[in-house]
Amino acid sequence: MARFTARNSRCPTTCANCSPDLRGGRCRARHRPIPDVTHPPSSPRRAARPQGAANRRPSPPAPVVLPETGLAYAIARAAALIEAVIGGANLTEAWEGMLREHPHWPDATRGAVRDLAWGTLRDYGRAEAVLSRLMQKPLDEPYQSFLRIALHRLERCPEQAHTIVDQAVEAVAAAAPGLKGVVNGVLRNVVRQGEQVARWREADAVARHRHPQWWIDRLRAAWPAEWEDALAAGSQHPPMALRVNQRRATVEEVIAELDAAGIAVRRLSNDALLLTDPLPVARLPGFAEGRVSVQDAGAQWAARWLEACAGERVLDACAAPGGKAAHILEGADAALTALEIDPRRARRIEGNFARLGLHGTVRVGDARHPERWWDGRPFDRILADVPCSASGVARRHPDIKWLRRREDIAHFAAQQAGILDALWQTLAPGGTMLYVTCSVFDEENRGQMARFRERHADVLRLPIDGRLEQQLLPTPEHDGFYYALLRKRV
Ligand SMILES: C[S@@+](CC[C@H](N)C(=O)[O-])C[C@H]1O[C@@H](n2cnc3c(N)ncnc32)[C@H](O)[C@@H]1O
Repeated sequence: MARFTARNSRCPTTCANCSPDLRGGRCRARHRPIPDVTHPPSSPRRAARPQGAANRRPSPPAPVVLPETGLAYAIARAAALIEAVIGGANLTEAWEGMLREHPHWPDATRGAVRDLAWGTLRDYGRAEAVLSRLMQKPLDEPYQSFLRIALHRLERCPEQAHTIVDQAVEAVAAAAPGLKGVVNGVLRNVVRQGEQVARWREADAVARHRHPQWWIDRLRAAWPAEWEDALAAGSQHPPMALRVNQRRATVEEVIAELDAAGIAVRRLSNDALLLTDPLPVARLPGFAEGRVSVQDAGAQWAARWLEACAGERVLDACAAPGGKAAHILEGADAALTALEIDPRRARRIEGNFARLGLHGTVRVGDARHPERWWDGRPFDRILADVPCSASGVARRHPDIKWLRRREDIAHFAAQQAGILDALWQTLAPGGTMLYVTCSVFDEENRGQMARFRERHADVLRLPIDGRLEQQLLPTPEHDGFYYALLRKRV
């Protein structure tokens, strides 16, 4: 497995592949800028040699430009994203930076680059199990990622093997012609040795389960019966679910509207609507009008289990982008404060409230320091949807599997404990707090709650749907979440 560097480090170079967001820090990846191979469709495939060039020392080969709509181009751009992740960047931020640099990209190019980058990162360990046997030494980045992407694609679409190999070779030829032969050789070997390749993958636990070994070990220890299904579900393309804004429509009305638009959904027990096939938000009837929102079905338990009522003072302490806060307000005329530490993310809460026609107070502040934002009037209910390893949503953010280290979990747990202790002071006696993570690790969940009870004598655990706590592991229907409900003794 490739070694990855510090979390959130930023790439210092100003090469064409780095979004502005990725500049300015220390990149410990072996960085080899690849040229931006964009060109207008009418331009020649190779830049013309300048006049009189024959009399001078030969200059390095001019970069081959690739058509933006081709697979080779998508492979090169996806490899640049993976290189950024390997350097410690957040995939979503790297992607947003890339989109800002390429505002003209057609939907097909966006879709292809995104699918290749996300899919390859979701397939954690699959490429390494094969490449480590076929190559004595990995290529420098991003070229090793050209191979990872090609292997991912070959596994998913074996019938397109010829095109995939051809396009991967074309992509590397455009950026590093000297590597064309090795890329071609490795990929042809993979195609030729299909059955052997499958055996290598099967023999390697990391490749088989598509997660780092420490992650597999933790999950297996905590969930001996469920861990394999959870890892398998957590490696798939994520499901897409809708939440109905009950102030603007009923669930039945929305189902009928979707049906009329040819969009099939299944109604789950908490009224989340699971789409049979995910689709772009812009194609959702009722989205712009605030009748529906996109929210994972597992996240739609939060408002139900918090049970906020009209007139109550409610705090959503870690609120952006505001999905759960909006759900609470859709169901009750509560006096809700949505607190968020990141001002940029706080603006997204405001945008969501505006689209949905909801009224809440959005505040920028640190939940660990109530003295800076709290007016001293206790809250009746608190939603503590704390920052966490996000191990329950890794299929949506597959960079997590590459960037997280086993040691990070203790760091998150300490941060969560600080937030919980601070928030507890702001809860009214008799009030309830719903603790939520999108983690599957005990240290952030069950263990966190056990330690919290040890520190606070006035904590009473309340059952949720008949259980002491609810640990949702990833399934084809929903992401992984943890819920615990606490009451402050009077
Ligand atoms: C899991 S997300 C919340 C998701 C949100 N509840 C929703 O359903 O849309 C956690 C959020 O907490 C914010 N955050 C992290 N540390 C914080 C702190 N100390 N105080 C307040 N917000 C914090 C993060 O910026 C992030 O937006």
